[in-house]
Amino acid sequence: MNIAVLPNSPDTAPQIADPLDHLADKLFHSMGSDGVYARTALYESIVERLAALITSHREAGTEALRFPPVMSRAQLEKSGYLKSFPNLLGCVCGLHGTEREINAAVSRFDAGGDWTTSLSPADLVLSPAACYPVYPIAASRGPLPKGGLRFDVAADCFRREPSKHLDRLQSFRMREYVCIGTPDDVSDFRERWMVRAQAIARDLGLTFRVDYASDPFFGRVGQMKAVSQKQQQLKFELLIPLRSEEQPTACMSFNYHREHFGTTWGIQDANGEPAHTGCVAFGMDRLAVAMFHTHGTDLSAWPAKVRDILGLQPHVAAGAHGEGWR
Ligand SMILES: Nc1ncnc2c1ncn2[C@@H]1O[C@H](COP(=O)(O)OP(=O)(O)OP(=O)(O)O)[C@@H](O)[C@H]1O
Ligand SMILES: [Zn+2]
Repeated sequence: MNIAVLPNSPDTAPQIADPLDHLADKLFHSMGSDGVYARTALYESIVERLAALITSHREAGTEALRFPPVMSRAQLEKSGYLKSFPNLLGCVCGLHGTEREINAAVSRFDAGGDWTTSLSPADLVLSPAACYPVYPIAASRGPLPKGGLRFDVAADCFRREPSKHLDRLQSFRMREYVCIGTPDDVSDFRERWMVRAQAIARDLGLTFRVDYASDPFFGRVGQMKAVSQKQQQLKFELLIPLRSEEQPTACMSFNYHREHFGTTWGIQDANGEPAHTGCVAFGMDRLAVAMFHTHGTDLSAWPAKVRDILGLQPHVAAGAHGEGWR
């Protein structure tokens, strides 16, 4: 029988190490802020190989676009982001005053004061997800062709959710496949990707389950939105038990936005109806952390099948060629 030992005060409570902490030294360097890390060559090599693996599964007729880490504030506002996740948004701001005003702000800083009170918002936000900029681009092309459009997009994303956990970053990479078309185009797309993504996770030797989920909508109204999102099964996640079975980490998500972006941006499907959209999102940093958590930080000890799928050269035991190589 396990007996829970409850400490009398939080001061005497033993610090329980997070199960991912042991990876930190090998994968990241501190940059002075929780959830924002310099990445080691070892870590980055796996992010790159995972990206190549995802590319190798790209469906024919998919257009690739790569977005910068910032996007138009007006476009994100129009997308309804402030109604759902205002708490997570990072906005670019700058010293937009006259030379005199800017000098005054810098002098305040030099004197030990606060220069940031002179900041004002720019027309840019930090992209909170990779797919937002693709909908206005699709809209600018006029009515959709039969079968809809498919895109492969990626961006460095920002979400203001500082955490010491290595699987919850403020700055992280997101890769997405997006489908814009009729309701059938989008539901077929999502079903195909839910099957394909599980095959990828299996090939990578990851333990996972897929479950329906809800977004972390802000506030009390947000809780109602989350319930309805779950009921309508608009979001599924591929969950990997990195920290615990009970609180697994979402490493991919499969999202159906219904006609939200189609109506917002005036995108019409081939039948003249508001387009439906959906996306499959790969959390590249979470996937990489999951790989190291599962297989360890010595790539030469990773299972041969996993090394093969990722294009790591076969590991030959020392002696066979005079020395080991990889
Ligand atoms: N803070 C983060 N750090 C690292 N990766 C993230 C973070 N937030 C999201 N991701 C990755 O991006 C993918 C797509 O984002 P999505 O909006 O679906 O996540 P989410 O539902 O907000 O995740 P969570 O519920 O864990 O906050 C996620 O499945 C995850 O892999
Ligand atoms: Zn998306």
